[in-house]
Amino acid sequence: MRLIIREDYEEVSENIANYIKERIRQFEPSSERPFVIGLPTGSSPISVYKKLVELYKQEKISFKHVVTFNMDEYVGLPRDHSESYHTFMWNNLFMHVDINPSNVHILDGNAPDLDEECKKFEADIARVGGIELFLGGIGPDGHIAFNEPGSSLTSRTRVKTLAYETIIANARFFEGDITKVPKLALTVGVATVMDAREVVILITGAHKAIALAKCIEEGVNHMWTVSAIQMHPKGLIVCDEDATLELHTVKYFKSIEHVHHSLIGSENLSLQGGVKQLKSVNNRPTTPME
Ligand SMILES: N[C@@H]1[C@@H](O)[C@H](O)[C@@H](COP(=O)(O)O)O[C@@H]1O
Repeated sequence: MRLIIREDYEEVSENIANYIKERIRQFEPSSERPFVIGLPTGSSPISVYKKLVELYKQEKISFKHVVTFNMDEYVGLPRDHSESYHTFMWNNLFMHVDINPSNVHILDGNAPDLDEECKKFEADIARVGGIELFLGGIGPDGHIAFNEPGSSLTSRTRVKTLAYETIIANARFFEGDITKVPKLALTVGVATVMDAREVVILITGAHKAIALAKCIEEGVNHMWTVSAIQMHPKGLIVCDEDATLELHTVKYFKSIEHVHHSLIGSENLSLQGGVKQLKSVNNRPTTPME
């Protein structure tokens, strides 16, 4: 697992957006072989989405052959509610780019049979050959998607009761009124995320510093579900300086990045390009993700 530390939220977002752009470009997606990406909601990815839209407008990226799967959706909230994750994704990304609406997959929190809806979602992911890259954020308690503390690390897409902390945290989107926050959600499982061939997690802000430390400096633990990334063969966390407040290993991760830069000779390549773009070192292909 790699940890990339950037100055602030804007720099983190810029790096992740550029990384996604490069991954899609190098993949050379087509209608037969689309690039499949898992996407989050929340305030963390907003700037990444803005930058992806800018890159699209500059004709540096196309979503024509991109298939998306969103992490989660509230149960019982009308699809066109201003705070539904459907609305969020269309407003922040999909309506601004050339994505084919039939390539967008967002769980239906109003489906007549919610368990069936979750099974279908997993089947849809399998049908397109799995997820190439899953982008995620985390809650201050280290949860990924809506996999609250205590969720099984082998969990799959399912109905989930939200933790009180998450309801409080999300009340900011519902006029600060916790009674308006849905108490149930459909969410991909920890294993659904970890099955992706690559996992990129965005963590910013001092309020997530404890979660970051628990997730990368302590053991894999179902109480901090994003810690499962430790077991992933290609995991990357990009965080800002504020989120590192509780870490003891900042120097270690920065030194790794420093050596990495000296090998590939470019600051930007630290996040760009993955395997193909990097020059080989001693005739051996280098990967930025190990
Ligand atoms: N289900 C979402 C998560 O996917 C998200 O990571 C988290 C953090 O949100 P924010 O980015 O606003 O801090 O909020 C919710 O719980």
